[in-house]
Amino acid sequence: MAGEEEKTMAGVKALLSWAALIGISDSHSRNSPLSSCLGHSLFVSDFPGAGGRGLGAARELRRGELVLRVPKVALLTTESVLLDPKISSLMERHKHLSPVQRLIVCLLVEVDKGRSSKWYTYLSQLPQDYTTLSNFTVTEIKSLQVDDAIWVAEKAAEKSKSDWNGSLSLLKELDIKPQLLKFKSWLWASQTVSSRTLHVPWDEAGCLCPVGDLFNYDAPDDSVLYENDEIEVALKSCSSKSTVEAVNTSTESLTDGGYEESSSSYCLYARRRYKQGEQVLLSYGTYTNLELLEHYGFLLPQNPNDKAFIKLDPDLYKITSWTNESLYIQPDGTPSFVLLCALRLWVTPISCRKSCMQLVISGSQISVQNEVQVLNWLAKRCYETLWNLPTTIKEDKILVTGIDKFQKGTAWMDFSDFGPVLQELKNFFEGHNLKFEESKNLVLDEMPIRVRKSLERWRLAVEWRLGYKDMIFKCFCYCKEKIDELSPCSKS
Ligand SMILES: C[S@@+](CC[C@H](N)C(=O)[O-])C[C@H]1O[C@@H](n2cnc3c(N)ncnc32)[C@H](O)[C@@H]1O
Repeated sequence: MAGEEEKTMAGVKALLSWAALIGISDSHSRNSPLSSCLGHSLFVSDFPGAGGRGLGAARELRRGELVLRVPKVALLTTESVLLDPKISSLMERHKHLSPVQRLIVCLLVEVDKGRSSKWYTYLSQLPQDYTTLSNFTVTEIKSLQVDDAIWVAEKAAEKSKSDWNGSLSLLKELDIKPQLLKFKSWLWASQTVSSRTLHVPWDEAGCLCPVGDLFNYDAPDDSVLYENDEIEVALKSCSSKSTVEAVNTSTESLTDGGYEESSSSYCLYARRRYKQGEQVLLSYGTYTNLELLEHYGFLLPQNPNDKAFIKLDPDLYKITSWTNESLYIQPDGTPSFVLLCALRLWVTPISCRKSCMQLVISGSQISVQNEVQVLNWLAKRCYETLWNLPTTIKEDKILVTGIDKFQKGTAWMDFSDFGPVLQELKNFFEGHNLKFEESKNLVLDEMPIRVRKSLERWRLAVEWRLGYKDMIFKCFCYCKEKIDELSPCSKS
């Protein structure tokens, strides 16, 4: 393991030296030492439990401060790979491919070049595998338990397969190594693109941004706008016009950077104040945990943007023009504004709905009776949802703790604790041709690598369903509490 760590560190060092040579810098002054592109504002480190390898603040950083600049020549984009006329002319014949398929093909072309690729050092530092939903096996997908989530995972897997099928003839014409024609290689490249690209204005597939893609994720949070950290100070201290513009833009849209024509580079800014040593995070966008799992292969334990969807009556979808995506339960268990409005209208007799519409849209309660009806219906639906799922919150918690123990290499485990989820655990090991009775003696390092990886994906599936159930249970409690408040006895 120590050898592996040393190898990783050496790889990072090589990446940072290469990055310095190509002009990537975390310093405002252009004459930074060439041995590394970092050190002035950022440093690379491991942040266990918060994304792993990431970037830390090398000094105190102010909100809005430019922390990294990546020149256009360093960006791996479809445009930059197509500077090669041979690849460009072949690609021309496959116009039907989507921008993302084209970028995936370009990435595979660069991998195929090996050391002769301009991005060889960068490509060597990319993760070797991913835990995004497309990588989940049928059994791992089933562990999500919730129909909607299973559907999303199956769709993601199908999409990867069909994108690969659609690109195969171009890949063959490009005459790349047979190994890179395989679906496994496609899946790796597509998940690299899914989890690491940054937005550029000229290509909807985005760009691979060396070093810029080492920032781990934090959910966008409105409160950073009101931090006691005057933007003006940052603005005054930023000399270049582009920096000032970017700070303004980031203030409005809550993005942390972007491609700037004025300096022909990708510029990344601190989205809040950071103390020295703290991990500097980037907001890739607003995602639910299922979306994070689908596109990035991880979950945020406290995700303010998470949503839980429950089955609603088909009539409810018809009575308003609100989209299905707006009808959800929030992380604290409260129904979304739109879900509450829709339910208030839905339980209202059809003949009265029109006259109540204005009241409903303004967010007001129609009547106590209507409100209690809504809350009763919602509580019942939450209860049924939880009841119909194969395992309970308590069982899932036991399972997550058990998987954690396996992952940490705990040699001994008391399986009597597992109760009903013991069967799921058994199925997991037997599905990997490991005798379950032996599993108590299995230490993670000794498990075949494919089992270790599957364990990681399975844990994510169980953790996701646990988060889902937690939101539904909180909603049930919220409804019961509100009903109590509204009932006549509680008022006396
Ligand atoms: C753009 S990369 C960030 C750098 C990455 N950690 C690396 O070592 O290359 C995005 C990936 O980092 C991981 N990641 C980012 N933010 C995370 C977070 N808050 N928690 C867990 N994993 C995270 C996920 O694997 C994600 O797909």
